[in-house]
Amino acid sequence: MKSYLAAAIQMTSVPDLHKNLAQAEELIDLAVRRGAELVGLPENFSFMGEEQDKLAQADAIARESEIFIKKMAQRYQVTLLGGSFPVPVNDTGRVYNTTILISPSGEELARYNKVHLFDVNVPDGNTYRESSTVVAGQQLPPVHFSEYLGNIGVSICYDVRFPELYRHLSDKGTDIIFIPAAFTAFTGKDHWQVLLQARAIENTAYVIAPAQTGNNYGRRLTHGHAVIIDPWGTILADAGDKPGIAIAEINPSRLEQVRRQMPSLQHRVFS
Ligand SMILES: O=C(O)CNC(=O)[C@H](CS)NC(=O)CCC(=O)C(=O)O
Repeated sequence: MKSYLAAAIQMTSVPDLHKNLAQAEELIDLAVRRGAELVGLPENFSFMGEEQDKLAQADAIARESEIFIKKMAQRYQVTLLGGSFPVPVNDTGRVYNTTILISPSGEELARYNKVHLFDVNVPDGNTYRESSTVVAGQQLPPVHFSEYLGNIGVSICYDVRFPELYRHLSDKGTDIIFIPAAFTAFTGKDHWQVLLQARAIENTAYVIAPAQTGNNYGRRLTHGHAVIIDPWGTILADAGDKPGIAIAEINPSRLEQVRRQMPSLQHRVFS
């Protein structure tokens, strides 16, 4: 593993596939011009909208999102996480909420269907029933083992509240955890940063968390603050609340240093 720059992209995706792909490309271009070699897009980067609109367009969103991610990874010669996008599940009328990690040659390195679905009545009065349109993934997320970039584990948004998933990634040797999200503004203000820092600290791993921000559609407000966090829990970069990027160094000596200074993974009793 070498030292390199990673970027977490922050977008305001709207109910317009092509507009979102154009916004995503601009930000990938910016990240690459600043030197990033590993880049992540947020959850639902290619479409944020009413559940029924998303379902109606799911075939096109799935097809074009996947082509787009592969094309961008090759065009910009980066390893790219396609935060998440809907992928129709045969005969269910529903979709998986899927993320894919693509190499600079356009090869699929990892694929994961979101396991924990956001079925929550948020105290601000908004109700989320992700399971009405999404089929829950049935498998733990994969880790991509890379000699150059480190071992990369993936997850999606609401998963961040389930530490057992990250302990699994950590057991598999994860150095860098992706958590692309579309956190609600209401839960985000109190929980987002704390949860992300906890996952970084308890697993002594880097966390890269691309995010949605602002008013995506209707009354849907997302929290923003795409961040990159080091294995000590320090926020290395924060994208604020406007579309943009958080960019920071992923450094193997820092990783080794923190794992030496705080060897908590070696002191586990219940495993
Ligand atoms: O809403 C959409 O349009 C698209 N879907 C999402 O953004 C997903 C599923 S509803 N959002 C989350 O998982 C938020 C989790 C969260 O905010 C928390 O855990 O507090």
